[in-house]
Amino acid sequence: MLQNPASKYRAFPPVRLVDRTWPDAVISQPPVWCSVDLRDGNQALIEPMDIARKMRMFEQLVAIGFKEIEVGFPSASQVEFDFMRKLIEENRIPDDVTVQVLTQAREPLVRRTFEALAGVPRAIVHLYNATAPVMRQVVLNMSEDEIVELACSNAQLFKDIAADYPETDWTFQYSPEMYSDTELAFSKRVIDAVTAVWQPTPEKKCIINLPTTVEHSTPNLFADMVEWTHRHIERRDSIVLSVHPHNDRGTGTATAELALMAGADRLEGCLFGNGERTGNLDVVNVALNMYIQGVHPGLDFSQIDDIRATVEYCNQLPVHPRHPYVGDLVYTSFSGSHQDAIKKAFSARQEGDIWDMPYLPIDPKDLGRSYEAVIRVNSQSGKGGIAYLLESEYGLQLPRRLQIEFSQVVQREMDASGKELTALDLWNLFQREYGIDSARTPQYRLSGASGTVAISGEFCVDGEMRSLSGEGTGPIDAFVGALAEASGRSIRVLDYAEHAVSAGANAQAAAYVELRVDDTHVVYGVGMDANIVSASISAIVSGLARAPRTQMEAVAAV
Ligand SMILES: CC(=O)SCCNC(=O)CCNC(=O)[C@H](O)C(C)(C)COP(=O)(O)OP(=O)(O)OC[C@H]1O[C@@H](n2cnc3c(N)ncnc32)[C@H](O)[C@@H]1OP(=O)(O)O
Ligand SMILES: CC(C)C(=O)C(=O)O
Repeated sequence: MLQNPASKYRAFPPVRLVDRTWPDAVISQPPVWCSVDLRDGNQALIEPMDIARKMRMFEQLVAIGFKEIEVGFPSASQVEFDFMRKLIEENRIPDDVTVQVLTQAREPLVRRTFEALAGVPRAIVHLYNATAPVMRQVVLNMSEDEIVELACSNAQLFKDIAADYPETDWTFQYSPEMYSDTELAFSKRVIDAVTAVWQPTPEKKCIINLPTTVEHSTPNLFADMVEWTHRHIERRDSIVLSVHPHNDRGTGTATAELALMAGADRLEGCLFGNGERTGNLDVVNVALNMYIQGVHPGLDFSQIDDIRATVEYCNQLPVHPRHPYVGDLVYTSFSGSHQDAIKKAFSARQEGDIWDMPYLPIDPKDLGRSYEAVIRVNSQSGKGGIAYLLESEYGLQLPRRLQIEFSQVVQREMDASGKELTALDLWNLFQREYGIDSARTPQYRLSGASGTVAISGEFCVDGEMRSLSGEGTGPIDAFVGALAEASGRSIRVLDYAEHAVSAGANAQAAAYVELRVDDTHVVYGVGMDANIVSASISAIVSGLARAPRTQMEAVAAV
């Protein structure tokens, strides 16, 4: 890289629009959406779509709800031409959808384009020519006057050819290609000249489309350009003002949103931002940004993963796991503090509440995604995430101090393996750690009267089944007394919790006891059983088994 990039790159000149209004505008309604997946997206593919893939994409776009779809560049190739013919001849265009096609401002290409459209009920025919200085001087070698003449003569050709097909409802669209790099006054001159030819009316508008063919400036400067154009072009009430952002600086979405605030009525872009170089505007991104502000975009992404699968198939390109709204990982938190906040917010949330979820801007369920992947556990995770997974997948509501204790067990496991742990891995680790997988169902009898309970039966002590009996104020108290005597250890119950198990764990009750053993160890034990007293007894056995004996205690016990 250069020490002084200014020796090679120039700063984008600001627009002196001192009375700009767009910064205070609020997006409160969706724009007219136009998908260009089948044209700008398609022309950027390693292998452009064949007719079958184009048809699949077209049907997907219709299903999403696009009413304007640029289906191709019919003069570019036989596939493009034939696809247009197939749509028309097989009557594949729904009554509420208008197809759009693009052509360069070159007579043979314009004629071939109209030929492809013969018999279409309605269509947008899209004309473009480059207007930026570098294109005028280096590529086309034309003066400003010649560029205006090129645009106008082809605009006139549109009118003339369209007159030969009176049965079609035509809409004309013009793009000054590289508008974002063109002097504003010159763009206005070309646009006004083209609309002077077309003579649109408020009842029969034309579309003027402003592309950031290559994105060079910050989105606020583009917004200034759009607002300037919006306020200065002639026949504005007879024009649908459209923008066509690309994403070279990674700010295509912001460019589109600020352009809408600056006066644009219509957006062109592709699903998940496919398109030339870094892509076209990601229309899904903009639409769902509206949705999470409470504005329905008029497009349906309620099965976003199915849409992604179609797009990946048609484009033969993967969608990145971190792509906004759709990537595999975008609803997943690995880090402890995020997981803790999400778990608490899910618990606090009531049906019908406004969505106010830390770290989740949208409810994944609205897009057909589940909560399953919201929390995943790796070495960056904490107790909140672990507890969330055990609760959501296995119905366990671990008391807070047990969460802390078990998270240290998980952390040790994670440090050893360095791998992510799934909910099933956590459940297996939990069962192993608390002896749930190896617990034997206690066999016992309870009896008693006037505040005293007696228990007797076969219980597991230090891995062996032994006959125990004892008395206490309740079954737990009675069992703790019997167990303390049999094991020779002092046992005090510090905390006790139980609940019915709602999901997954294959037992109806879970009991958690926090024990102080030998006045030296504080440990949790967990028991699960169909019967709550049995679950509690198993929890005490589990806790005692987890409290290590010191060497002195072990010798004394022998
Ligand atoms: C920003 C955008 O995405 S615009 C859309 C771009 N999309 C595409 O290009 C995909 C489809 N394109 C194609 O299939 C082909 O490029 C075609 C059929 C349009 C044209 O093909 P070709 O005639 O072989 O020309 P080529 O692709 O090399 O285009 C460059 C030529 O077009 C000329 N050109 C570009 N625009 C115009 C215009 N409006 N009028 C006259 N000539 C033009 C260039 O000056 C250059 O001419 P040169 O070869 O004499 O120097
Ligand atoms: C033809 C125009 C709209 C285009 O695709 C671009 O400039 O990116």
